[in-house]
Amino acid sequence: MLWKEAEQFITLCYEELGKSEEEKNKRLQQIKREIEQCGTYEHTYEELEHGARMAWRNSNRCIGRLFWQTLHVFDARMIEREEDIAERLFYHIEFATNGGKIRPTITIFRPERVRIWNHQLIRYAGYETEHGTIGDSSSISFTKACEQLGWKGERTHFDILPLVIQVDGRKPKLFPIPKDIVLEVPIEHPTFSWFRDLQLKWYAVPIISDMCLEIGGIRYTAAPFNGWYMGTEIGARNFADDYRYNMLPKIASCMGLDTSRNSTLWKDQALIELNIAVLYSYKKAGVSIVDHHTAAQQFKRFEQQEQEAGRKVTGSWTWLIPPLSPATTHIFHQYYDNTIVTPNYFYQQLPYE
Ligand code: HEM
Ligand SMILES: N/C(=N/c1cccc(CO[C@@H]2CCNC2)c1)c1cccs1
Repeated sequence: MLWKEAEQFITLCYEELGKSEEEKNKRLQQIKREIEQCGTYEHTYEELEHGARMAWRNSNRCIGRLFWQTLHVFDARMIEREEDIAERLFYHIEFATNGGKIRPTITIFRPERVRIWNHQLIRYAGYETEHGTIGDSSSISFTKACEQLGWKGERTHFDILPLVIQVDGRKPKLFPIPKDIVLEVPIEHPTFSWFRDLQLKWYAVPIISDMCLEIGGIRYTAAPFNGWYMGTEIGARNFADDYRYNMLPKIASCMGLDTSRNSTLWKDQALIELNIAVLYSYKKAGVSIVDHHTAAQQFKRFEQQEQEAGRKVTGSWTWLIPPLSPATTHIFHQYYDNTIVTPNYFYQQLPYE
């Protein structure tokens, strides 16, 4: 089984990298021997780099795939200790942040033996209290796991969670993230001066750290990757969902809207101004972000580019359409084949709960 997946990956990867038949066959013989002797095989850096980029290209739910060939790939497979893994993750945060000019980056640790318990390297804690939720409700269960491991949050709405790193199934180790490497953006509105009084902020760089990168049958269970945000993720979901930061009623009342009935569309008006504020604030702070219209246009270019490359595009319509004004994008009006192709990024079993 592993040989079949390796053969399929190497064949496609070497073709895309413009390598000769003999080079490919030589490499396949080498891998065949390695699998016979050790039961597994090791990727070259080039195979790892191109495999991680192919996996982004194959991510059906991702609207940002136009830039798949620009992914920065760091090879951290030689790193063994939790302390050294934490150092690499701090470096990833700094390199990717780049003062706000975000660089799409992935750091790949050794296959199978490392788990990062965080969903994203930088994320806010969530606490359930009898008076309601403090912080990000999506983080409640992971925050509990951190507290069971000895972490204590300050219980503000924006506590940055520690890194939780587990090697070879041992007790995981906690590493608070140095505040000076975490870039955050205060949210204000171009014309509503009261907006800053809501005291909203969000972190600059989304770094997904709980997915498994699968390349040619090898599973990289710790391979955190980042891009930049699309504004709606923050403005139409994180701040807007009534089970997240639930800001729409407050914004609507500050705007003086009639919230007594749905048909005044007060929620929609508040939503638009919140999304305008997010885009305005990231731009003002010099932090990379993309609006959903531009992102959809870039995705259209990706579809054309793949067509020209002779590859079929696969996609998940329900995830690709933005949560705000979806029908204003071409994506809404088109069919997408949701076939799963590898290399790719996959969910994996939660190591806690
Ligand atoms: C460069 C800017 C990027 C933008 C603007 C972008 C945008 C997005 C958005 C909006 C989603 C949906 C997220 C949600 O609804 O919660 C998504 C999903 C996804 N993206 Fe991208 N992305 C970018 C880069 C990347 C990179 C660098 C990778 C990996 C190397 C990646 C892999 C994925 C994957 C695997 C998903 C699906 C996640 C899941 O199933 O939960 N994206 N992307
Ligand atoms: N802009 C982004 N957005 C996301 C990409 C992938 C996943 C997520 C978060 O997904 C959560 C799980 C399902 N919805 C929220 C957000 C990126 C993160 C890392 C690279 S690009």
